[in-house]
Amino acid sequence: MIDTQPPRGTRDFFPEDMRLRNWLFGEFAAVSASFGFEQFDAPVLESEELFVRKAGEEITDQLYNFEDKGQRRVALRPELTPSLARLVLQRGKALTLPAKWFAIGQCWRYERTTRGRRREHYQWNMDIIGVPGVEAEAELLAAIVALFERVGLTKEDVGIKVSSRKVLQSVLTQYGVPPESFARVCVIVDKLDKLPREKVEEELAALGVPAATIDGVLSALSLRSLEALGDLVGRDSEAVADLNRLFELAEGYGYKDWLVFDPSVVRGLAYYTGVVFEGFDRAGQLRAICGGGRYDRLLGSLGGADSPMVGFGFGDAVIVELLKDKGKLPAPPHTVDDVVVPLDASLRPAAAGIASRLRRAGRRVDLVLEAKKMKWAFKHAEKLHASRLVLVGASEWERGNVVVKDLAKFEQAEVPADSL
Ligand SMILES: CC(=O)Nc1cnc2ccccc2c1
Repeated sequence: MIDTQPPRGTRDFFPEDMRLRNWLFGEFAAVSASFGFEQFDAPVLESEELFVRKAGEEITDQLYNFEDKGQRRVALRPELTPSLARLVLQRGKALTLPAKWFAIGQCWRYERTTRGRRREHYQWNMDIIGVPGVEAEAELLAAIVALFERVGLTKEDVGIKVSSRKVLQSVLTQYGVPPESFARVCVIVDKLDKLPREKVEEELAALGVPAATIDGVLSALSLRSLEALGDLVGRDSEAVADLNRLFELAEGYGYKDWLVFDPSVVRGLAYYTGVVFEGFDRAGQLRAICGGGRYDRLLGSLGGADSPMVGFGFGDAVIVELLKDKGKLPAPPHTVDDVVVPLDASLRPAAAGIASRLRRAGRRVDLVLEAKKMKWAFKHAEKLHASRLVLVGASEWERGNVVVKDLAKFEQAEVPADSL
């Protein structure tokens, strides 16, 4: 027999898993719709060049790339943002700005299985193209809060850490670190909460960032208030202005209490240039729930003309773990409206006709396909959480009737078949 397990690091979705996934993706899509976003998608297989970045990111180190039968270098997408950038470049001047696009797509990584981590997950992305001001970030943060509220999480359960890479940029500039090292320094500094400090210092030193600079960077990242940040980088710094404006907008939306200013948030993607943020569980048990930020120079890095862009990715794994921990994970049942049962083989065409009519009327109908006893039909209808059991019996059918059992009200009636 073949191996019935899915490939290493991947998951199967049995019906009960699919019902949960459809519920979660339904919440993602509902929030996107309520914010007026349009859905896009792109192939899970992309040219490798779309993801080749030389900043030492984990996401590109673990690219699921290979050479196809046409000797083309291709990769399974590790994230959706570069594909979005490709579509924006492809549409060019014809793209009406601002554009607000969302996607829900499977993303891949090739990890040495030593860590036994998953190699795929589904990500919900929302991105705003063409808005340079932090009003765009404020709108995306509102969408994340809306999702949390829809799935039953409160600001006591989760929060969103917010900062700006402009903080790091101003510190590094003060210490004379060249701008071209900026992305790589961010990728390394992002590892601070995953690696011991000396490891991070080693990696920074390897980039030629002297120890004194590292102390300066680390002291900036340990600040805990916008005022203190202002004292360090100057009241008129762009980072401070952006973040003050962002918190003012958050007040307007009513979600300010969900936000935490935390300059230690840098995120691990090389292309972020401004505000960055990540959703976290306040109990501190889990990895980031979602993350995102501004990336105004991604199009330029792909050879196109820059346009301001900001977005986030929201994975399908951590949120489910969190809802499980909180006892808030729904278990959507398999439900139909009607179970139709012919009580003998000669009535099967009649039963099929009744099922068709009910289906055309929008009912979800399970038509029993084999000769079954009444007892079985009852149990079957209960398993399917059906509202009605429709029995097609010879004597009633002679009068053009069927027997309908209302399984909620425990009532039964003989009614004309075409009255259902
Ligand atoms: C918790 C989890 O499954 N993370 C995950 C799983 N697969 C990925 C695949 C690509 C990029 C990031 C990924 C992240």
